[in-house]
Amino acid sequence: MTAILGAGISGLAAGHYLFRKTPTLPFTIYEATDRIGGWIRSDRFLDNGFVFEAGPRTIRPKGPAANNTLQLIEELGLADEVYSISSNHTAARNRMIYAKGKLNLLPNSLSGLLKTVPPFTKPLYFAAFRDLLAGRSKTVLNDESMYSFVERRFGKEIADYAVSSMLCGICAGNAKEISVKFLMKDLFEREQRHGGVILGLLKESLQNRNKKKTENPTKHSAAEARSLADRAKAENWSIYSIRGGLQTLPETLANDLRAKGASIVTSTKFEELIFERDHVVLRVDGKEQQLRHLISSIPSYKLAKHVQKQHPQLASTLSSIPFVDVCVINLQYRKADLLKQDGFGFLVPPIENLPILGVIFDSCCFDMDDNTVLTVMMGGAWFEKWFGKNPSHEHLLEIALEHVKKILHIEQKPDSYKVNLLRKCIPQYTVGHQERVKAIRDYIEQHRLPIVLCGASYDGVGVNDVILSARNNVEKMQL
Ligand SMILES: Cc1cc2nc3c(=O)[nH]c(=O)nc-3n(C[C@H](O)[C@H](O)[C@H](O)COP(=O)(O)OP(=O)(O)OC[C@H]3O[C@@H](n4cnc5c(N)ncnc54)[C@H](O)[C@@H]3O)c2cc1C
Ligand SMILES: C=Cc1c2[nH]c(c1C)Cc1[nH]c(c(CCC(=O)O)c1C)Cc1[nH]c(c(C)c1CCC(=O)O)Cc1[nH]c(c(C)c1C=C)C2
Repeated sequence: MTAILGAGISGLAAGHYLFRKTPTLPFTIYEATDRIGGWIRSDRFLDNGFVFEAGPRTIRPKGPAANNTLQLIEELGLADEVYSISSNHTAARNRMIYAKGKLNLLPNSLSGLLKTVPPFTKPLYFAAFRDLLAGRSKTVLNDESMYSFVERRFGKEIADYAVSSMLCGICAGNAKEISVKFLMKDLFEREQRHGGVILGLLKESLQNRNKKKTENPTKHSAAEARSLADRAKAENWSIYSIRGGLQTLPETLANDLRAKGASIVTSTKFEELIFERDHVVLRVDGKEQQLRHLISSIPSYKLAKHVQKQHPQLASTLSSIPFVDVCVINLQYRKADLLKQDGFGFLVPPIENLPILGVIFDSCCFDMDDNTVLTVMMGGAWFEKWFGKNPSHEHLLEIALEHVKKILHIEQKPDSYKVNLLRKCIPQYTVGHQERVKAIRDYIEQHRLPIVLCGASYDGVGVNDVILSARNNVEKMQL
């Protein structure tokens, strides 16, 4: 018997890949709450033409992890439900940062890099020169913070405004703490190898040019596109979602697994996890289950509690991965076009010292009938600094509305809203994260524990990353 802990998207995806690997292997997914999907949660108000997303709302379609998700979507028969936004759509082109008292459009073309665009005080190509002149780092580094790397190579302005806000928009984290390997592993390794990022890029692109000459890439037009990933490429998607909200993905995955015979048990917290010589004992609802294999997709700090008694060293490394709280506030106004500027939304760099992380313009990205729908995100690495330990929903809403008024000049009260206080919702890949994850997996291997780990705590925080994490780790299992 096999069990999967957690019915978020990674636990469900693990079920999908487990079934594909061994269709006859019986397994059960145990979920602590009364719903499936984890942080993916869409509150649907379809009669009024809008959806409130409490967690993720869009998925990135580019890169190998993205192709894997598109393949999964296709396998589930959801291809026709995908709602894509192409790269020339305003929601893809217009990303802003709120700095120095106003909204600033970030450059979205090469020509934009040649001009001085506020809040920057020099054209962005200056940053490339800076990197070329900076030379090799004095010592060989194994890891450092995103902020320190970018400040060293490209200057303080890029670190403060571009990179620090981007990190807020991905993990609600502090660039001064997050590992450079989280988003810029390739750039960091290029610097270490070639003595500079741009120098490394130039050298490698010369090497690749010769390689590419001998390759004969197949180009697909929209009409002849084959897979969904091909279609995404041919139609130049920038981001996408699924009709009815992203929750359609875990719901369809769960229905598909049930139809294939898997059992998904909700509202069930397992009470104990005991590792024996060649199996694990899981105690659920007073009953003991002997498992040959266990897949954990639950957050690392939660798993830590269950292994603490038998494996305190493992528990300690698992619980050293920090998580932050994010408050997500959905706002709906029964009036279209309340926004003066179309776009994906804006981020607020931490240097501005404001209590909000950013605002997403949902109704610019997706059709929401005659509504303006916004999502304000607050907190993250600075949650306690701004809101203390236990802020009331009323207080959080008040702060969100105050900033919507100040920055977007929307004075009216929303017709509906939802305050979602998501505790410990995003892991922080702080400096040394890669080594911590390696230490966790090495411990499991050395002690021959029949447990496999996947999910947002380990191999990437985006939806694409956690689905691929599930696939890779299930495929490695010896069943
Ligand atoms: C506000 C926010 C915005 C985001 N935006 C984006 C975005 O735009 N694009 C993107 O790609 N990604 C985004 N993400 C990230 C994405 O949501 C996550 O990567 C993904 O949902 C994580 O899935 P998971 O299955 O690994 O974890 P989870 O969703 O945390 O699932 C784990 C499951 O395990 C259950 N569980 C916990 N403890 C136990 C237990 N003891 N026993 C049984 N079950 C248990 C939980 O209840 C949960 O259902 C966002 C995340 C947040 C929080
Ligand atoms: C302000 C908080 C957050 C916003 N989105 C997220 C948080 C925590 C979560 C999130 N957003 C993205 C990802 C990664 C997806 C992936 O790489 O697979 C996650 C986990 C995507 C994303 N959103 C923004 C950026 C720059 C990115 C990176 C990838 C991309 O370019 O698409 C921008 C952005 N996010 C938020 C806002 C307000 C915003 C504004 C422009 C909210």
